[in-house]
Amino acid sequence: MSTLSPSELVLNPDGSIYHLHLRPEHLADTIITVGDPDRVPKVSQYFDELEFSTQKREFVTHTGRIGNKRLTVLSTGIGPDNIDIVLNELDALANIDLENRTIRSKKRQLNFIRVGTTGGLQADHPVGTLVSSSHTIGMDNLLHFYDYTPEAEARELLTAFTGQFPELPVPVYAGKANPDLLNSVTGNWAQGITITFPGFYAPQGRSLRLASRISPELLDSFADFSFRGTRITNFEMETSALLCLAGMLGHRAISCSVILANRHDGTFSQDSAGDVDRLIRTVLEQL
Ligand SMILES: O=P(O)(O)O[C@H]1O[C@H](CO)[C@@H](O)[C@H]1O
Ligand SMILES: O=c1cc[nH]c(=O)[nH]1
Repeated sequence: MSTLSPSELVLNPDGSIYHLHLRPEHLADTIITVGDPDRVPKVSQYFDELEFSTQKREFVTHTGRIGNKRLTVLSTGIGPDNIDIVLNELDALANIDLENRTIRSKKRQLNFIRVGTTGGLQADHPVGTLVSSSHTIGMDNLLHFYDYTPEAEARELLTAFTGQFPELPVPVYAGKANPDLLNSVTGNWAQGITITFPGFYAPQGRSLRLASRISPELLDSFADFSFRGTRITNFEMETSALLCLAGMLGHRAISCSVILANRHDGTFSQDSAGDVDRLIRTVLEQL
């Protein structure tokens, strides 16, 4: 059986995984990912018991319980590059024997639930609306570095999207949320296609002093696109990488967001802390 070298599977002197500073026993089967490190205690304040906490760089982790349900909440920081680190390292904790540096034959399946903020695209989703991602279109580059084969429905979405938008500035990919987890956590929410970008400003069509190649007309056309009756609902920076990497690794993942910016009418939430708290409580009630 081949072993993973110290340069590929990087461990700290205490045996924890390199960036996240976690050991396998610190990880629950259900993991809530948040972008902002300060959001981790805003989730774990609702735990009945906090069992473990640690931090390295922007990766803050709290593991505890609500009733009998063991949960880990972990901050990823902003962007798909961090999701690459988080997904690979959490999967290593679950599915690699760190002492022998070998991949376990029996795999452990994790549930990932992103609890994040987002920009809404649709006029009928005002700021404060909770939205979950049924599908995702990746305009970040991450999955192009993997041998990623989308399942049939995501391939069809990609064909429809690239057919309607043949001149995008970057190659795109598509993916899907885990349908069972999506229904159990966000069954009655607004749902739609989330586009993930590798930046907040020009990639999402914002221009302060620098012009974006995503024009206001293109934003309007994104809002008008639909695939089998499902519209593009929101823009953010982690969902595509999370859903697609989790699926490739045999895990289940969904992305839950609260709309803070409405790109149709140019508004931003007057109470982002309250909106995020409502998102957190709504998700936790379903677990
Ligand atoms: O609120 P979080 O979870 O960080 O998510 C969104 O907010 C950040 C940008 O402000 C990006 O990470 C985006 O995906
Ligand atoms: O517009 C927004 C708001 C939050 N997060 C994003 O990535 N975009």
